[in-house]
Amino acid sequence: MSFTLDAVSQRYITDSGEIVHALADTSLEVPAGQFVCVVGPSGCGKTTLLKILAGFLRPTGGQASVKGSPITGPSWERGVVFQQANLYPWLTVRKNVELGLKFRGVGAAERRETGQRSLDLVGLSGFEDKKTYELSGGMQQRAQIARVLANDPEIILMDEPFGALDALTRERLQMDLLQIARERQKTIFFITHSVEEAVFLGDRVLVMSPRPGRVVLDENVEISKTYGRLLPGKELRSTPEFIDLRDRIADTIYTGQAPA
Ligand SMILES: Nc1ncnc2c1ncn2[C@@H]1O[C@H](COP(=O)(O)OP(=O)(O)OP(=O)(O)O)[C@@H](O)[C@H]1O
Repeated sequence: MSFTLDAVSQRYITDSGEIVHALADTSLEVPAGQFVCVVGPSGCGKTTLLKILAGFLRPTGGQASVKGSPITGPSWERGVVFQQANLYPWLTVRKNVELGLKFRGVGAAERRETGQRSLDLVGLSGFEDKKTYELSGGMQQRAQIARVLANDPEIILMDEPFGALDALTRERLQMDLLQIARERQKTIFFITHSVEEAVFLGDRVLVMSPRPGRVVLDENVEISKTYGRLLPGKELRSTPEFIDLRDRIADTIYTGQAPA
């Protein structure tokens, strides 16, 4: 499912009455099935953009649309994955994953089947009846992703989902997410502070300027096509194309301007 931003901007008014111009006029078209990564300095409006796409926040200017229809609020077709898993500790992993389906009135048998499919997909088979606090951080993130996938959203919005994980777990989850994105044809909007992660995962990488944020670099990642994205992470990361793009993006974040 495609989405567009048409001159979207955001100003906040703080409790002390100060106006914070978080997001400058931002226009963007993301076709269905694209994996878009967003990087930029802290406070440049990445989460603000995600909240607008999620329907948690109405932009103060412009319009965000999904498949041509304005976003007016949250919807099951747009799933959100946060940095912290936010699972309900009093429920089992399975119950957490089935919760959205329950809210939507899906019957028990179908809930069970759909929930199990999502758990299998993220590699949590065998952990269904555990309480969430019995899981490691990486497994909790997997459970959160399974919970979103169970709702079968067309668009998945992810806010630094692997930011709190150790390097090895992060790499494993990156590989799994790539596979899920490819198999399930999801449109993904993925915020990260890691330039490497953005280049590794994205079909496209957007770099935002410091506040008020706007997109200063919009790069298609061609490396995946050249190498088929099937190279193990380490090998792909050491190709000249990868290093070149990674450095261009890092420079853009540092200077706040696209390279000449
Ligand atoms: N509810 C709010 N009220 C006032 N200011 C806000 C509010 N939410 C965000 N801001 C400000 O808007 C700017 C953008 O915030 P946002 O969280 O979107 O940035 P970010 O790029 O996601 O940052 P980070 O990378 O640190 O998570 C920041 O300066 C932040 O302080």
